[in-house]
Amino acid sequence: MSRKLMIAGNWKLHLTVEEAVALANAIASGLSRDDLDVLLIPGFLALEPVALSLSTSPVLVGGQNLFWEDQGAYTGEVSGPQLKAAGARYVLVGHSERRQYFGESERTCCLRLNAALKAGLRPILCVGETQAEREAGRTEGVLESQLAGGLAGLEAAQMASVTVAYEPVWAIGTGLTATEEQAAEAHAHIRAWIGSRFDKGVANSTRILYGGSVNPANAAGLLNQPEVDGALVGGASLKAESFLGIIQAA
Ligand SMILES: O=C(CO)COP(=O)(O)O
Repeated sequence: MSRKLMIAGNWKLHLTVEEAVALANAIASGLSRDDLDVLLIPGFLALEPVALSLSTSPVLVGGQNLFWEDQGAYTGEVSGPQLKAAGARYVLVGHSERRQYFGESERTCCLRLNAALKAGLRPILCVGETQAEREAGRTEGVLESQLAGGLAGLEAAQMASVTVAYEPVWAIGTGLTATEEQAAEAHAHIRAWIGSRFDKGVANSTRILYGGSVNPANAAGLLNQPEVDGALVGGASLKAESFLGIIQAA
């Protein structure tokens, strides 16, 4: 089954609203392909202005995180329905920076993923091992427990709305990209796990993105791997030229 490529830009904690709208417009106007999905993931404040500025463009918008309750006395949180109403179609869940700095656990990833589905958002579940876990030969075990935790209780039909992103922690923001072989191997393992947890059809139709120091020079090699269905880009998504370069290379 053919899976549509996705190139996503995670802007993390960067850009003012004005800068974010300008970058989104530059990306939308430079985009010359319609055979893949392009997703921009700005900070919360910029999400609605970016979505409004892209309303006549095929470029999609997503959130970086969400809380699992729809509303209530939860100061400082943002909910799925709020993101949906602001124009988001996708939302990241369990990015390694949230696991590392904000105490995200497999249980909270699962709560957030379910909240996203309930709100009609497409969650992108991020998984990936640290350098120490890779060196200890624990990569596959870590991926399996992050997948099992984040997808706990999910039914096969719900997986149609879920994207997985493999982001080795040691490759994020370090300039150290996984080799094409390392990416292919991890993606194949993730797909096989999804096949045994759900079924082969679900595994074959689930989009699995690679993230970690993707740039215009290494994108083609990574995206050429049959198991790699797109890229989740951090640093190189903050400039229209480099993000468009990755899209061109895909
Ligand atoms: O974390 C990432 C995307 O979510 C990857 O970031 P970099 O592309 O800056 O390594």
